[in-house]
Amino acid sequence: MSISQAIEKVEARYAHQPEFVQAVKEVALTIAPLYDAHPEFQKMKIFERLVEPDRIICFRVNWENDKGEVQVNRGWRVQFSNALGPYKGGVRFHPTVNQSVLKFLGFEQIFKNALTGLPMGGGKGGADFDPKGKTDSEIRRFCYAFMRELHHYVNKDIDVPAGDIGVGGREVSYMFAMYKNLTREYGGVLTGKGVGFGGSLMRTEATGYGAVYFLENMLAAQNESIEGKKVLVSGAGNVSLHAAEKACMLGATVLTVSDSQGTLYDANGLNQEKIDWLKAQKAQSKPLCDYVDVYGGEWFAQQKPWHIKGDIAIPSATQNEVNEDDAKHMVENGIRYIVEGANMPLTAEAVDHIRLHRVHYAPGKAANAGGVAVSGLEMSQNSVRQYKTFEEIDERLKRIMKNIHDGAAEASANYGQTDNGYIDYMAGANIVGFKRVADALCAYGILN
Ligand SMILES: NC(=O)C1=CN([C@@H]2O[C@H](COP(=O)(O)OP(=O)(O)OC[C@H]3O[C@@H](n4cnc5c(N)ncnc54)[C@H](OP(=O)(O)O)[C@@H]3O)[C@@H](O)[C@H]2O)C=CC1
Ligand SMILES: O=C(O)CCC(=O)C(=O)O
Repeated sequence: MSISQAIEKVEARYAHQPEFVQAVKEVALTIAPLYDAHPEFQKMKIFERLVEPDRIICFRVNWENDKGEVQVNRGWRVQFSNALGPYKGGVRFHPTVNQSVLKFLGFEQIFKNALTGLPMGGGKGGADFDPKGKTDSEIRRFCYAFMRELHHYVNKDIDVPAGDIGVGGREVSYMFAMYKNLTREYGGVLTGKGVGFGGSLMRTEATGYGAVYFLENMLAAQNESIEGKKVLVSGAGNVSLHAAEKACMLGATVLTVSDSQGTLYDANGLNQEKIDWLKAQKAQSKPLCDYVDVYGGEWFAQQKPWHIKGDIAIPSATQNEVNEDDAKHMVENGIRYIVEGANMPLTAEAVDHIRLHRVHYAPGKAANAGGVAVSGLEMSQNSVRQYKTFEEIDERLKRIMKNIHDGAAEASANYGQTDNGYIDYMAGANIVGFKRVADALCAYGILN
């Protein structure tokens, strides 16, 4: 079956899972030249195999709120592919979580993890639980209940979850405590644990910092530097605030952050004090717009950052947050680099538009791979029970992001996708990630 026939099959079978179909099509359309050059992939039906997860575990989560009322949520773990290592990927708690969203995230994670060069397969999990407005005791009871079910299916050598939207250090600690309690195993079953009980230094910063390291490599490839560039960031969570932090450290002017309520614009740019204030504000679930009373700037209620002029955009909130109109605004406003901190933040139409206008574009599976890469380093530190310094991890992260950049650029050139200095990172990253997984699957025969 050719790639185009395989896409048609996925579209027909999963028409009710639009995010998953979108992610599959993006990979499929860019790996066609690789597939044509490797008839063994077609013979072994590698693509058709990779679009079906190894398994999807779905379970009920019963928990009690502070009033003693029984609550019922749905949880999932999508174990997509363990061709390259234990299933690995985050857990998302958000009311919009469903199978389509988790399948798209798990599918992306296979190739992202392959790009890191570390031994990790791809998976993703989550629940349709809304952490907003919940007390700490409610969050704790939910995390315990979630892991009470999930612990049957995860283990340091089988499947290693971590955080994602709505799941940070606090939630990982509660889940780890329940896992440890039920299994009596103290190991690396989750990453993003607290430093001091198995966590790696720099895991918290890694995704945002890694995205900016990737950006530095993109700029260097065009003989440019980040210093003095105007940067628009969306989101105000783990990825966004650390991307903003690293960009500021390297001399960029970060003009915006945002959340589901609107966009904060500071024409003077953020600095470390302002970022620390934002981190504290978000940690207490307080509104972003309070910033204006403390530091000035403007609050655009219910608006995204993309109407503002800048050089670089780092969308770091959620999937499909940048639609075609937003992409048009970005191009009109002078954005020349887009680095995806979030997973699939651009719609397919937005991607087409910015590529048409030759905006340098780093897809999430390459640009935000720093988080899972440091998770991989956490797994190896847990295995040898020895911990590295912040500087050692930072150095390793920089090297991994450079390798991902250079590998994607090389594949883009080798498969004829580079033209007059414009590097097709989307095609390059998909080709490198897919080939690593496909080679392993061919070697295994028809298992997996
Ligand atoms: N954490 C990690 O290490 C990694 C995360 N990612 C990806 O990065 C993105 C952000 O994750 P992370 O920072 O961890 O999550 P957080 O929960 O820490 O932050 C998410 C941020 O995005 C905003 N947001 C979420 N949904 C929407 C929406 N529908 N519209 C507008 N804003 C929204 C949130 O606003 P509000 O608070 O108002 O909801 C919040 O500011 C996700 O796509 C995730 O998959 C990718 C690689 C690794
Ligand atoms: O660190 C991990 O395992 C999870 C990271 C993640 O969920 C992602 O890369 O999207």
